Amino acid sequence: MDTMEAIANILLRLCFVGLCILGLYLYYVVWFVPERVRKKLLKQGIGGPKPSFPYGSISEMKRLTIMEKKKRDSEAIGAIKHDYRSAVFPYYEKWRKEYGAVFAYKMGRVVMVHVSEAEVVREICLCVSLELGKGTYLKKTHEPLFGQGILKSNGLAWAHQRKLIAPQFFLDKGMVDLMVDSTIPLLKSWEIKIEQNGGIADIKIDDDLRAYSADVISRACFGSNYVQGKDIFLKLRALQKVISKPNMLAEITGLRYLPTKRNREAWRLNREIHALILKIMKQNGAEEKNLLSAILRNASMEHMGPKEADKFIVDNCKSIFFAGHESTAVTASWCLMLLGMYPEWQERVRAEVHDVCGGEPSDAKSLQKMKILTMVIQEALRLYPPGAFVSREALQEMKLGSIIVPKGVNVCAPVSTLHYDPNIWGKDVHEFNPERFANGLIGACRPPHMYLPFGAGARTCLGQNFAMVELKIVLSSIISKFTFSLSTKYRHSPTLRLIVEPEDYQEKMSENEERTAIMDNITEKIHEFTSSSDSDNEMPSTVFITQKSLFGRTEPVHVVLGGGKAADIVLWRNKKLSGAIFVGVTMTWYLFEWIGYPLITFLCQFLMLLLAVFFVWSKAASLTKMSPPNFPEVLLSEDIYSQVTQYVRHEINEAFVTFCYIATGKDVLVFLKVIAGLWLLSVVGSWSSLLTFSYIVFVLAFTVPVIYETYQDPIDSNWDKFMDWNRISVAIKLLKIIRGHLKGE
Ligand code: HEM
Repeated sequence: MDTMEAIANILLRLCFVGLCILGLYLYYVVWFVPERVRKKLLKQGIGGPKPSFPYGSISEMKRLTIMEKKKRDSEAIGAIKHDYRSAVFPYYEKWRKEYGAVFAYKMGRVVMVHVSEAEVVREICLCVSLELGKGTYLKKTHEPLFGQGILKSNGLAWAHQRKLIAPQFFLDKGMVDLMVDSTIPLLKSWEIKIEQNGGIADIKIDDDLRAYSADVISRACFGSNYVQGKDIFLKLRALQKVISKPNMLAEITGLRYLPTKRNREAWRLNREIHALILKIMKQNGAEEKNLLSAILRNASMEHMGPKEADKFIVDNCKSIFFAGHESTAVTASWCLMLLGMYPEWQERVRAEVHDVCGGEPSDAKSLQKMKILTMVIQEALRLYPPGAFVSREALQEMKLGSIIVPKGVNVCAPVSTLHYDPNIWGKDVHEFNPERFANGLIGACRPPHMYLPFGAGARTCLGQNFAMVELKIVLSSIISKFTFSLSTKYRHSPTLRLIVEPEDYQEKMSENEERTAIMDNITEKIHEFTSSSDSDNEMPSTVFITQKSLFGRTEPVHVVLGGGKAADIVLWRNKKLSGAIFVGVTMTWYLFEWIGYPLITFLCQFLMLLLAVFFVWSKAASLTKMSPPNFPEVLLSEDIYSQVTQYVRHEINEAFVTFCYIATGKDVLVFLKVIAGLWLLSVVGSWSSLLTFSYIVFVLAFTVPVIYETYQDPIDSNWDKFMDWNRISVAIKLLKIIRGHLKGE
């Protein structure tokens, strides 16, 4: 007994030491290392807001955004101001005034350097080193949207993908024709709407423009299967909305694995997008000349395993979809908003389109002659660049201009700040003046690398020519058919949803030639779209079932378990993570159950240790030069609070309804099954404590599904035989018991 106690004591101490080491490690990673990096920057004269533990400046950013929103809400709606920086990024404006053109701040454990100084921006543009890559910050949050595709990958993996994808953006006549074709349903639908409204109509244009650019990129990428490609866009857009809020807690703690409402929605959409892309891929013939086929050919040449090849294809399709779709549609919206506001420019563009095309649809030659329209697009991209930042992460310590950038630091050039700098653009920087681009970029902007709507350097936008042609085609087609102005319902409220886009957008449109308008289809078209995608979700068109599965299951075990990370863990897809969870839970169970260490005692002793450490630290700080502990500002977000309460409320209501249903005996069989189940639980429960019982459930969850998945075929084929045999043996046992009773045994 004494030996047992001694062992228990040693284990207890080991656990304490383990916990302390874990706490110190987290402190080291989350706070100590980034602070050391920040201090390196401080030594170079790069100041910035003082971060708080552990989220850095995030609370301050949230506070300033809320304050700004309240201020704007209380203000009367005035004239439209193009410069949206103080509304969308109030914190950067404040810090830039306080700390200058180059300052550092912390987002969680990521150190960011905000740079609007020409020399450093130039260095970013000129740098071709693979050691300056895309930020790995928020990579985990954005993983479902971009995966490891070209947009977010780094190093050789990125260089390889860029080499493969770039040639696909060569614009030939076929590409221009398909863009012109895609304008037809858009124009038709607006004509219908206008006609139905007696010659003039308020049209909400942003979704229509998204549908147009989805159509274009879908045809370019998927060739003959473009209609199915559109479903993917709708789902990607939904996914973007679900994950556009950065989840810092999830980034640091890995809580993104928790099945929260948001995570479950993101996982579901991601699964559906994955399946749709692979479905199109399988339908596409290898001879098809489109982007998807090129990626497919590459994947097969690389001799990748099937899973790896699938991921390669899906991630790149998603990257191209996102890159090619959103920003072009949003730019078209901003262009139309500006042309609606400035009728004189609308007229100039209309006259030019008329001169160049003479009533015919645009072609490659006529597009080249549209100088005024090009100027308008360039000016719209200056005032409303969809990409708010050009950002890079130093994958190794490196020098940019006069700054030594430590490894892991993210350098961000704020595009809108550069585009609104009066020293570069002149006094009329806040005005819409396409004339400044009359002599090209060199004439408009000095130095020219300060104009960054398509990014810079080695990672500059691959699709910029594609986008410019697409924009010219859609704008020239609209302008030659309609005259338009801003609707009175329009509220100017640029919003950041990964890219800067109009929050709400309406145009008042009428047809050019005083003709009363024709017919509509656009709302119906969108409904068609949604319903077709929904029906696809409910039932895939082809289901192959080779043999009867357990409990009539038709989907893979992974899907049955809810898919996503939770299913990955239970099925040991990531052996290290599942192993760590398994060992962690086993150790916890062993600590509390076997050694009999009471939970309350453990919690109290842990808190005592924590308080003592902070107490000593604070006292030591007041006596020495050491900085005192920086306690986090804990703010429970309203979102999380309302999500949790809604979830709990829903579950309680469901439980009550189920209880009433069973108790009123509406289904006697269910009633009997529940009673039998509860009796079984009560018997099993009496064998062990709640903790051990929960542990047994945990062990079953971590073993049964993975064993079943591994030996699925023999289990499925022999299950029925086993059940039959089992039924017979149970019947024999029952008969024996009855016979025993009858004999009075
Ligand atoms: C007006 C429309 C567009 C804008 C404003 C835009 C803007 C951008 C920006 C700012 C970047 C990041 C550049 C950097 O970090 O330096 C980028 C990258 C990219 N864009 Fe675009 N883009 C547009 C349209 C398109 C289109 C239509 C496609 C393809 C069909 C496309 C494909 C890409 C790709 C593949 C990248 C990643 C390049 C890489 O990392 O190597 N973009 N774009």
